[in-house]
Amino acid sequence: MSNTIEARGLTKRYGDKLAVDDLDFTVEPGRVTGFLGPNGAGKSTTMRLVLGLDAPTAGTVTVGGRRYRDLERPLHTVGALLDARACHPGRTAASHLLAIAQTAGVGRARVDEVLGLVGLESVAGKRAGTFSLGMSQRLGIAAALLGDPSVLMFDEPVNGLDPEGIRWIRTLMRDLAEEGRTVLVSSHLMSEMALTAQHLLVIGRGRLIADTGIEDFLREYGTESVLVRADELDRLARVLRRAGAELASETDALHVHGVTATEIGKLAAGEGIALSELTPHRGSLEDVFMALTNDAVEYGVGA
Ligand SMILES: Nc1ncnc2c1ncn2[C@@H]1O[C@H](COP(=O)(O)OP(=O)(O)OP(=O)(O)O)[C@@H](O)[C@H]1O
Repeated sequence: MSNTIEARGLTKRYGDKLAVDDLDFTVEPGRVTGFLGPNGAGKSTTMRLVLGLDAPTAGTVTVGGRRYRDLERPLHTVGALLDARACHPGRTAASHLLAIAQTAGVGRARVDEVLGLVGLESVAGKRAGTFSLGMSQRLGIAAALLGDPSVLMFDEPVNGLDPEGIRWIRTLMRDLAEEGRTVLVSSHLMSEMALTAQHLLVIGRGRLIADTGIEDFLREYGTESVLVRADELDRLARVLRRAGAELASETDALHVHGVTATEIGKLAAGEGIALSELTPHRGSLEDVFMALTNDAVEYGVGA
């Protein structure tokens, strides 16, 4: 595919620290791919390697089949938001974008266009140093979009944003993917990825843990429990234990693991026990992610 990101045996070592460990993945166009991992998992390093800002210790990563430094028109091929604050604070939003545009042969009209796309046209003449984090994120995204690239990467774009800003970024990512672009967005929050991404690359300690659709990910790793209420709770507990269930009791309910809601219903009916509630409960996305990356957490999620 012309606009995929492909990593093969991608490895980056800093001294004796293995930041990225033998990664193999392909990021496909037409969908938002979430790059998910706890802090320190190697997400930013991987993105820096894609952009040629750092050289791999081993392996390769290509965009559209080429290494970044071999791209003829890099800004037209891949756009990225890595660090929203990485712009000259004394420059206005427009002059910041114009400076980047000029290095890539992009005209002034496109600068105005991307300012409009990210909703910054009214502050185009304001200095970037006066911008809130949300405005800086928008400016960073405008810069990424300047060359109208078919591949986009965003490193933790919703960090520090208010709910309106978060919704805006989610919609933008989806729209960009629907236009057929390749969109890779990193996050340490599974719940955020569930709302934004259709596909997931999960990493922990530099290693790939999962490369899967969101739904498949949950099906494979999700834990299910069932909340059950009945008048004859003690008798029901004995029946369920005999059937191999694991139980956690509350005063008026049981949390059942190891048997499905359907099986519980049948067992209860067979014993003539009337149920007043039978609610399957899938572990939250964050629970699944935490369990999966547990031994891969370096600094602790959210640290
Ligand atoms: N320039 C560097 N020199 C030494 N170690 C580094 C360097 N850059 C990253 N690391 C280390 O590599 C590991 C991966 O860092 P990276 O920033 O890629 O993780 P991340 O998943 O993006 O996490 P975060 O969201 O916290 O940035 C960390 O242990 C980090 O300390």
